[in-house]
Amino acid sequence: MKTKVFIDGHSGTTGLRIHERLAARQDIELLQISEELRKNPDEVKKYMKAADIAFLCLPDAAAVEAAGLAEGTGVKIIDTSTAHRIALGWVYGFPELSKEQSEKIAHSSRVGNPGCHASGVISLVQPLTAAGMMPADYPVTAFSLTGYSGGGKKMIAAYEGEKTTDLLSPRQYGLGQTHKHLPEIVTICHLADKPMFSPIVDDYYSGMEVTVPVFTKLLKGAPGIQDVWETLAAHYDGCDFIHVRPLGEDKGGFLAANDMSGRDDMEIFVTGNDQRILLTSIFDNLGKGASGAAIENMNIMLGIDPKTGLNLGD
Ligand SMILES: NC(=O)C1=CN([C@@H]2O[C@H](COP(=O)(O)OP(=O)(O)OC[C@H]3O[C@@H](n4cnc5c(N)ncnc54)[C@H](OP(=O)(O)O)[C@@H]3O)[C@@H](O)[C@H]2O)C=CC1
Ligand SMILES: CC(=O)N[C@@H](CCC(=O)OP(=O)(O)O)C(=O)O
Repeated sequence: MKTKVFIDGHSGTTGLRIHERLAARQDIELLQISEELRKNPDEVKKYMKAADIAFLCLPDAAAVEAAGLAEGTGVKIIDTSTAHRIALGWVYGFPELSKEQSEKIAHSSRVGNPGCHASGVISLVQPLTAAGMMPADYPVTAFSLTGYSGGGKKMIAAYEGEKTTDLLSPRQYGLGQTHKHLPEIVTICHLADKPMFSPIVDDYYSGMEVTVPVFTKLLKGAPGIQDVWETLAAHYDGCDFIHVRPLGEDKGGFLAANDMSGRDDMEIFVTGNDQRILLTSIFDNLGKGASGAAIENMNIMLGIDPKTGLNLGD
């Protein structure tokens, strides 16, 4: 029997990518709500009841409302918004944190899909804090380049319409240090303090490059770059969606933020020297940063091979 899937917010950027990926699958039946009634609570509830699993691809407030409508229907939920990521009763949807996390996702009916920038920072920092190499009070800093699809339909329309000149240039934002991904980063990495975080949006559709600089003298035991690389490589050994590139690999000196655009996996680069290391993770904000991760979580929750239906490159 096919698994019935409802995508609440199917015509948004994240919803559309999930729809595209699942439409090609023989094991999935997509339940399609009508355009006119897609914001009608009674109609949404009907679809929640009919579905085995529902994706919420909505703004935060609408996601909270939709999760309320799902209560008591028996449907499993994956929320791609910020609303439930670290909420009580929800499991954080980053299975590569540990074997236990992947098992928690498999047995949960409520999964909060990670934020795109957060996925990058967490992929680099959590293995080091979990191994005891990076102390909880390490002053983490991160900068993150993103394509404009990260801002959803409104930002896509701005970049793809009659552009004002400021949109031709990379734009730094989150300047007040209150970006909405900071709480999940702190919680999941078990950090004592919020990182210093600089997101930068630029004039290309999709792709994300997140870099965390590391001073090795501030790590436990002052390890060298080889030790840091080995810790990350061991953490992700055998993972289908996160690949640690050979130590020092830098693609000829230029790491492009759109290198993984269209793909659902992530690559990690470790460059620098024994004193100062740059940890960089490259992926698609709509792939491992949103829709790809959501489908990875769905496959785990349904007991299907987690690689099914995703674009993992060659
Ligand atoms: N874009 C990205 O890279 C990422 C996005 N996310 C998160 O995913 C969620 C969706 O984002 P994204 O797809 O980018 O946003 P979009 O703005 O592209 O899409 C949101 C969609 O939700 C619809 N919508 C709004 N309110 C309701 C409602 N009450 N009922 C049904 N549909 C509704 C909108 O319709 P309408 O336009 O008609 O109002 C729109 O189609 C957000 O919470 C976002 O933060 C997470 C990770 C990455
Ligand atoms: C370019 C841009 O504006 N990007 C968004 C990130 C989108 C995202 O991942 O946000 P969620 O937490 O809702 O998942 C931002 O930085 O707020």
